[in-house]
Amino acid sequence: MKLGGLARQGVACAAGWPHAAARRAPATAAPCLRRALAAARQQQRGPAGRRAMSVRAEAVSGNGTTPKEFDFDLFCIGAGSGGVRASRVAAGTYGAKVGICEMPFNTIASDSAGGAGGTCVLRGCVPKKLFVYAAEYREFFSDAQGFGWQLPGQPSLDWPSFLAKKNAELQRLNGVYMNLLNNSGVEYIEGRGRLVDAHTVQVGDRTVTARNILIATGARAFVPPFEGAELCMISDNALEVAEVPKRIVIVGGGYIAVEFAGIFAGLGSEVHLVYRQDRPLRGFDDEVRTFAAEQYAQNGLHLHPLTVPQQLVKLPDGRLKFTGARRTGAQSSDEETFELEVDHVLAATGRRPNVGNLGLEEVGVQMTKSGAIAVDDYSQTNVQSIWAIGDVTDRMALTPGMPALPAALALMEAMALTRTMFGGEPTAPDHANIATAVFSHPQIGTVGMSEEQALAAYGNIDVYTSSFRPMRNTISGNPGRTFMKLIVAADSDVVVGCHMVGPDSAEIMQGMGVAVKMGLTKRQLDSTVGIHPSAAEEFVTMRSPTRQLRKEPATVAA
Ligand SMILES: Cc1cc2nc3c(=O)[nH]c(=O)nc-3n(C[C@H](O)[C@H](O)[C@H](O)COP(=O)(O)OP(=O)(O)OC[C@H]3O[C@@H](n4cnc5c(N)ncnc54)[C@H](O)[C@@H]3O)c2cc1C
Ligand SMILES: NC(=O)c1ccc[n+]([C@@H]2O[C@H](COP(=O)([O-])OP(=O)(O)OC[C@H]3O[C@@H](n4cnc5c(N)ncnc54)[C@H](O)[C@@H]3O)[C@@H](O)[C@H]2O)c1
Repeated sequence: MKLGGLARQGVACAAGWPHAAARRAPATAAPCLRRALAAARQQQRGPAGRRAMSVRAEAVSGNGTTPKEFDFDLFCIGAGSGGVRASRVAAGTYGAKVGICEMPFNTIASDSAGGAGGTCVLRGCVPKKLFVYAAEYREFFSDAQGFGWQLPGQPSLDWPSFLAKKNAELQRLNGVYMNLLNNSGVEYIEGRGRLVDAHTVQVGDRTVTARNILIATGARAFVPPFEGAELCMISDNALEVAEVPKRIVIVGGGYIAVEFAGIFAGLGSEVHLVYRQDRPLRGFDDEVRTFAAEQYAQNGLHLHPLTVPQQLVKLPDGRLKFTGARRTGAQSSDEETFELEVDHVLAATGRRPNVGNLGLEEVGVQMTKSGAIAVDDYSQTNVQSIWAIGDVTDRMALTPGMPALPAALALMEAMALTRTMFGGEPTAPDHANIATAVFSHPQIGTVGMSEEQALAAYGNIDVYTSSFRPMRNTISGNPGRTFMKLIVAADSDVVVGCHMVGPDSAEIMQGMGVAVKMGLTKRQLDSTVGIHPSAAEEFVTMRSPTRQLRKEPATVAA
């Protein structure tokens, strides 16, 4: 009676409410009031919004052939970035009854081990960044001497102590994630989840039913087949390696490869980076790739472009003999081989969605050609009650040449999903202009298009570039340089690409990402006063284009 009254009141009020106020209200509201508010918001949106809502609502309320009573409104398989965010927002913000399952904690992922927090927290972004910090000290110690610091002896690294602290931090974060779920009222069930039917999940000996099921099982490292490939380690192992390798081969030219190359070089290893392309980081701006590769080489990395692994053999002393095949011409026979004896070979050759033994086929969930779960713009699969987000959907792979921050993507997709499912607002995740960083040495920050993409999309572009030695590197004697680049759509003056290679690129690019997302123009950049002295100020002081590229005539060099 009281709730009904509230709901009626809610409809009456919400119809006239500003949209943002209506969106805030449901956090603590009773379900019927939330539904009434959602309906009112649909009225505000008009016919198109109402149509989208009715499609989503079917999944939320069941299709009539399934039981009306479920154990949960939402049950999530996988407690990584996407699963944890979706679960706790669904429960905490929207008041839904939510359960989640995850395998027992381990820093190395397997079919039976995982842990709340998932890849990013336990074997990805977080431990990787701690390794990056540890590795950076080598350069700091060296630079310090240029500023007059006398070091009493050669600094040395207590590796076991660092590993122990890193693992203690991961345990702490695992606990934080468990608390986040608990405090939001999400029921945590330890164990591997498997679909039984469109509304049922089996976790160990427990069977649960849910109106909606979210698959957020992430991805696992992929090692390409070649002789001895099973001797490679993957990034999970690299973050647990008992001793810093004296010599290491890293196969791959993507994020993980260049990041670990910088890490091990900083820790003192001789690093050989083996990749198929002429430059690392395919999909990034070509000039950025060239500049980064030059800096990597200057920092002591041994670069092996146009090379694939051919064979890996274990030597009697426990080390490995790596054979690589380097392409020397256009014919398949045009190749030369070389051998390296190393302590480890790290395969950083991409990741594949975790879809095995999930019951997807039996339930009829459609997959993409690349083996990911196929979803629509709203993260819904072809089975109405089953949804999927994060790495298991591999959605960024569908945006050619678009480097992206996957952990942030999983989080964004989770937010959009809960709004669609429980907020009454069908919301597609917005994959445009996502800022990303590569924590290699030096760092790379980027948002928007590469020069190549912008030229294809806009035809007329102005390109501004700057390369300089950061002030810190002047009297330290560090030869490292910084590169900055802006790409402007000439007809609209909108900044469509922004790139940086050099110290602090990730931090600087976060701010630029906000501006680019908001439609930043070059004129607005020019009217911004720089912070002096800083590297970031270069973005607001680049006045003359390095080149202006026009459809007709094709290219005008400045
Ligand atoms: C070395 C490395 C470094 C990275 N660095 C960065 C970075 O700096 N920035 C960034 O943005 N991204 C980074 N990433 C990527 C980022 O970690 C992932 O994109 C992100 O974790 C994806 O989140 P997710 O929720 O989709 O999957 P995950 O975080 O992988 O979570 C999936 C969870 O599901 C569990 N699971 C799987 N199957 C089942 C099952 N059947 N039942 C129950 N549970 C199951 C797994 O144990 C896991 O915990 C990095 C990745 C790696 C490997
Ligand atoms: N800073 C970050 O945001 C960050 C850091 C690490 C990882 N990640 C994410 O994790 C995911 C996985 O990273 P990754 O570096 O493993 O993947 P990636 O797709 O970025 O790179 C894979 C590399 O392996 C190479 N490769 C693939 N198959 C090969 C084969 N058969 N032989 C030789 N080389 C081969 C590719 O050419 C490519 O260079 C990425 O999608 C990335 O977005 C992000």
